[in-house]
Amino acid sequence: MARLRISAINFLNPAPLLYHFEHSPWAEELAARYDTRYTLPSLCAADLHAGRADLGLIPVAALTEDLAVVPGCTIASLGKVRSILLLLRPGVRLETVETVATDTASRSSLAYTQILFRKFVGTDPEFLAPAPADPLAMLGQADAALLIGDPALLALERKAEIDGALGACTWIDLAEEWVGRTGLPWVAAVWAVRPEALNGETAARLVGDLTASRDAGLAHREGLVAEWTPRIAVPAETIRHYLRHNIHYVLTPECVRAIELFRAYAAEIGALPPLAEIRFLNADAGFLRSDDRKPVDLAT
Ligand SMILES: C=C(O[C@@H]1C=C(C(=O)O)C=C[C@H]1O)C(=O)O
Repeated sequence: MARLRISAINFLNPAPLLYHFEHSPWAEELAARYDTRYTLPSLCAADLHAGRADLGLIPVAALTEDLAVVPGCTIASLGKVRSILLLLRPGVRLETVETVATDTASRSSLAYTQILFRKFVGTDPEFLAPAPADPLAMLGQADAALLIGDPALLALERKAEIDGALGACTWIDLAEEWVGRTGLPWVAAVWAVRPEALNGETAARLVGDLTASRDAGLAHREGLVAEWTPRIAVPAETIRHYLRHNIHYVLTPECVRAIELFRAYAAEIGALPPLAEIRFLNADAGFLRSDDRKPVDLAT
C-alpha cells in the first residue's frame, strides 16, 4: 500500500508531536507507512491543498471544509506562547500602528494579528507583503513586525541587541493577547487530512499513530530538550519551559471552540473565507459533523 505523505512543520514546537516519527524503534516502523517531509507552516497547508501531501500539520487559518481534522493533537497555548511575537517600534503603540511587516511562515498568526487590529483595537493598518523573518529589517520598513516559530524564540534571546539597535521596542505575545481578550486558548495548528487519501483502516491507525507519538513526545520532553539545545541558540531552560508550559498539545473541546471563534472573527473582518463547519476524522465512522462530534478522542 502507498505510504501516506506527511507535510510537517520544521520548528521546535511540533517536536513532541513527531516523537515517534523521529526516534527508534518506532521511526523505522512508521517509515513503512508514512513519508514525512518538513517545511514552513504556510507551505504545509499549500502541500495539502495542492495534493502534494495527504496529511499536514497545518495552520488553522488554512482549514477548509474539504479537509478533516484528526482529533487529539494540536499546537496551541493557554497563555504566553513566547514564539508568536508582535514587535512595535519605539514610540509606537498598538493604537498608532500604521504598517505591519509579516513573516512568510505564518498563516494563523497573520490572521490573529489582523483580528487584533481590526476587531479588538479598531484600526486598519496596512499589512506589507510577507518577508523573511528578520526583526531589524522588518522594523526598518514598518511600525510593527510579526515573527513566529524559531525566529521569534531567537529574537527574544537577542532582545537586548534589538532594543539596543532600534531603541526600546514593545514586545507583545500574541497568544497572551488572544487568551486575555477571549478567555479561550490560542490555537495555531492541527493535523488535517484529505479524506480521499484514507480508507477506514488507515484512518483508525492514523489517529492511533499520531496520538501515541504525541504521548511519547510529552513523556520524553527532557530528551527533546537535550536534542534541541545544540540545534538552536536558545538556552536549555527556555526550551524546557517552552515544551512544558508555553505550548499546549492536546486538542480539547475548548481548543475547538477557539478555532471556531477565530475563524468567525477572521471571516467577519474579511481576513479569511468563512469556515461553515470543522469536520473531524472519526476512526470508526468516517466523518462526523461538528454538532455530533464525539468527545472520546479529545480527552485531556
Ligand atoms: C506556536 C507556533 O505556532 C505556529 C504558528 C503557525 C501560524 O501562525 O500559521 C502555524 C503553526 C505553528 O507551528 C509557532 O510556530 O511559534
